Amino acid sequence: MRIAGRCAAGVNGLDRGLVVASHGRHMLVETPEGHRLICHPRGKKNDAVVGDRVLWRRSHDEGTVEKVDARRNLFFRQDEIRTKSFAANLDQVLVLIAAEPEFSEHQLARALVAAEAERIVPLVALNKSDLVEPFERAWARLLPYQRMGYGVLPLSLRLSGAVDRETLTKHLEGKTTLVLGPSGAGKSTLINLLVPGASAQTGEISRALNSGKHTTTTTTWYWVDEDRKTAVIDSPGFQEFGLNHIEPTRLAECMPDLKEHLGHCRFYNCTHRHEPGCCVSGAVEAGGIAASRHRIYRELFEELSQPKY
Ligand SMILES: Nc1nc2c(ncn2[C@@H]2O[C@H](COP(=O)(O)OP(=O)(O)OP(=O)(O)O)[C@@H](O)[C@H]2O)c(=O)[nH]1
Ligand SMILES: [Zn+2]
Repeated sequence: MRIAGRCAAGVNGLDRGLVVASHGRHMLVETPEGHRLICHPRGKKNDAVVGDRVLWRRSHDEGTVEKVDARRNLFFRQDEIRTKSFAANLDQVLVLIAAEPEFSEHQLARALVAAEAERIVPLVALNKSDLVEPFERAWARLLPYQRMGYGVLPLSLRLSGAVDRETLTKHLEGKTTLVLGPSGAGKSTLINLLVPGASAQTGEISRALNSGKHTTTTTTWYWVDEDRKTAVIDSPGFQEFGLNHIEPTRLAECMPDLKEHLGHCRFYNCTHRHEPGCCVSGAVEAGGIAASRHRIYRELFEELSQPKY
């Protein structure tokens, strides 16, 4: 990786760039030629996130971001107080879970809802297929997700890395994919498999952005191929997935298995929780929607209906 270094100046002293990491008020911007330099935002607020296309101006060895291009999408989570952006301009979100530790379906559902709300294609991967029995159980819990049309990939990253790399490459090729997952599922293993030397790169980036103080985990963009067409973004923060930015009445539309049954309930403003003549509840009883999914929907609906401060 090349941090800083000279590159051709653009029109009016402004150059194009891609935000590849950010930490506090510092960000790392990559030029079209592949040089990387530390940039600061122009104003007080730092609005740029990883994946943003920006216009920046050189000042000494560093740069100032003057403008952030309009975004295709912005993947973020929001709790009562804070909005935390993961990344912008994504093609896909890959949620990596594993046979062990047992994954939380609630957490998985939250990440998928957040992706749907921004119209980003979700993909699920279940790692550790070598742990046969827990894997079978976990796989069975994912059947409703397969049925609703999500890609679910079985992986064994530690034992069959070469095969998994091929499978993953097919799904990631030419795209920008944000990788999310609970701790211990194998996210570092996956990133290092796709991007040899990723850990070393992360350390270098953290030190550069953090003025060498200490290393922290930040959202980081990696190129998978030399042509810089396929990218994966490694991001922490799967555990606390606030969805406060989503209106409860929009929730069912962000859950494909529920969405399929919308539009025919007896009441036009049906909340699909307990009303008579509800087609969603009807589908749950008939086995078309998994009971676990309806439970998650009701819990999320209650949560999102709480008064906002
Ligand atoms: N049995 C088995 N273990 C695996 C597999 N892939 C990864 N692991 C192990 O799972 C553990 C967690 O893997 P990591 O890649 O560190 O997981 P992570 O998601 O980055 O976890 P954090 O660093 O806590 O965020 C490690 O001990 C890996 O060796 C697999 O296919 N099978
Ligand atoms: Zn209904």
